Amino acid sequence: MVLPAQPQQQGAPVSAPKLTPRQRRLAKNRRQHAQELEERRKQHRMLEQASLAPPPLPPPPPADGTQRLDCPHFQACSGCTLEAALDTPPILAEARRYFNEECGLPSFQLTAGPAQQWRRRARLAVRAGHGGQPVVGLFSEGSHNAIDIPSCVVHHAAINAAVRLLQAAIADCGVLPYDEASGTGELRYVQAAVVDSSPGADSDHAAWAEAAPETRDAAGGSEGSSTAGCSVQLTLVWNASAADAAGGTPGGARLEALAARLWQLDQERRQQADAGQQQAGRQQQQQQQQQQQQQQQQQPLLHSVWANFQPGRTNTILGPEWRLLQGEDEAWARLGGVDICFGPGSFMQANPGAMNRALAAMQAHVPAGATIADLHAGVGTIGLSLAATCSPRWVRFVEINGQGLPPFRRSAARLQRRLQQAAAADSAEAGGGGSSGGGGTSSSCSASSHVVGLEYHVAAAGSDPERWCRGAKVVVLDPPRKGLEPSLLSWLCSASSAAAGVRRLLYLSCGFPALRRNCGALLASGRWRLAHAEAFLFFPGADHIETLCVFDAVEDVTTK
Ligand SMILES: C[S@@+](CC[C@H](N)C(=O)[O-])C[C@H]1O[C@@H](n2cnc3c(N)ncnc32)[C@H](O)[C@@H]1O
Repeated sequence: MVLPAQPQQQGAPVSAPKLTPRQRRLAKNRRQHAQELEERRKQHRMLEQASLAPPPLPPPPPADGTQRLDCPHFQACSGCTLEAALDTPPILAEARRYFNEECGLPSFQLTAGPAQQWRRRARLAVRAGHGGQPVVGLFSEGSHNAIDIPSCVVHHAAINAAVRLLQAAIADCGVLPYDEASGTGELRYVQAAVVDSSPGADSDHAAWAEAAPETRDAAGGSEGSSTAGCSVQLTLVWNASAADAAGGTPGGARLEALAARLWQLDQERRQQADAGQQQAGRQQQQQQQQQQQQQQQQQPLLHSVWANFQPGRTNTILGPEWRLLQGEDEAWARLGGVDICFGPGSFMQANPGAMNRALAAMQAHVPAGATIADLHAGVGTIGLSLAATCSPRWVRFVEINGQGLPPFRRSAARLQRRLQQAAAADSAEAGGGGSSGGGGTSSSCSASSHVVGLEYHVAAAGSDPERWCRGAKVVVLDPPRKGLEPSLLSWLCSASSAAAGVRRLLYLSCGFPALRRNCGALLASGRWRLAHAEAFLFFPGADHIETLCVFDAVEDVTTK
């Protein structure tokens, strides 16, 4: 959904204004929506007591500056800071002022998606509650006391269901929650990542690139109101080194028992659903709803269970060592029209629906046949999506963290296979003549059906920008919150980047203050002009925006 630029509302109206027919209709819709939501919540609470999978919630109302969180844990939990007007967070007004007034851009729009159930990856603390029972949740506001958040509305339904399963398994196995004060206990945190249950079922990159935004969201990484088609890669963060919790040690035996119990509970849950289906309810509507739930429950909820070992007295959640305890090591999610492989330690956007929207926007700024350097690549999500949909000649990936490389190799191999199949189908269709699938005259993205050169380097982007960017017409920058390394920024601002052939920068930023500094330096260098900027709501409920800036080389601007 695209929001036009609009001023922030100041204060409440003094007397009730006269409403237009449209406003009256909207108000009626909102009232009805609130009633339906409350009704479904009631059903949800009743059904929750009897089952692990909650029923789907209705889609949120359109984003128009009035998105609300409606979460029962708000205030108690530290996870969200905004309760109302989620799609106009305070930082948006600051960014809009900057781009309009200081950069002279006439428009700066925000694209938002649903405010609920968008989170597909969560890290939750495991601690003992006041009564000694295990708590799996977030810290309460301003403290290190963890609280349960079983009805968290931003979590994907599969995450809340997996947490309930974990709490049952912890209790069954008598696992000790971590105690920060003494550094004792066994289970410190859990990470739950929602992945696709059957990846690659529909891998038509061309169709994705050309589809309407709503269809694209649904076709990969959409916000989830149900657990259908997805499962959870669960990581247990254990308070020991891998050696101290190796098989055969007491610690290792308890860890394995916990993972086995989780797996068994998931199986039991499916068996119960099978049995339940045979005695479906009497009334038709109720029966349909129950059948839908049971179908979801018949699928495995858990994709895999991993251990991560963190023995240090530190606030850093994850340690360096991993072990697969149950299930498969390969996990996939569809993003930007391409299947992306994720390890449990890989960088993964928590809100893939919002990332899909950002990827679609980036694709629109990549000319067909471009050469691309993706400098903060993670597992390669952006570059692979551009490779699948924009027919580049090659994409070079650079990433400082070596954990991105093994999943990248798997995704790249799968993509190349798909592109080869598409190229073969194109040639057959053209009577053997073949097609480069996008090498035409169009100046924007079109779907690839030829093999793309893909190379991945584990290195800091600022270590040798000349080498990483040489020959790349488009450079993608997606740095961490602190922004670009000084060495990379100064190279981009220099004549060397022009000599290397760089003509366009696509800068996706998760930290507005750093983006503002970097943007100021790029514009002051005289080498770049800001051609476009827009924002995406990646974390509804937080005062945060993700910003995409497109910079064009100044010599290109003057010669156009
Ligand atoms: C915001 S994430 C983006 C990852 C990826 N583009 C994606 O969308 O999944 C930033 C990435 O930059 C990597 N990174 C941090 N500093 C870096 C540097 N100096 N050079 C290259 N990569 C870096 C991080 O490891 C992380 O994977």
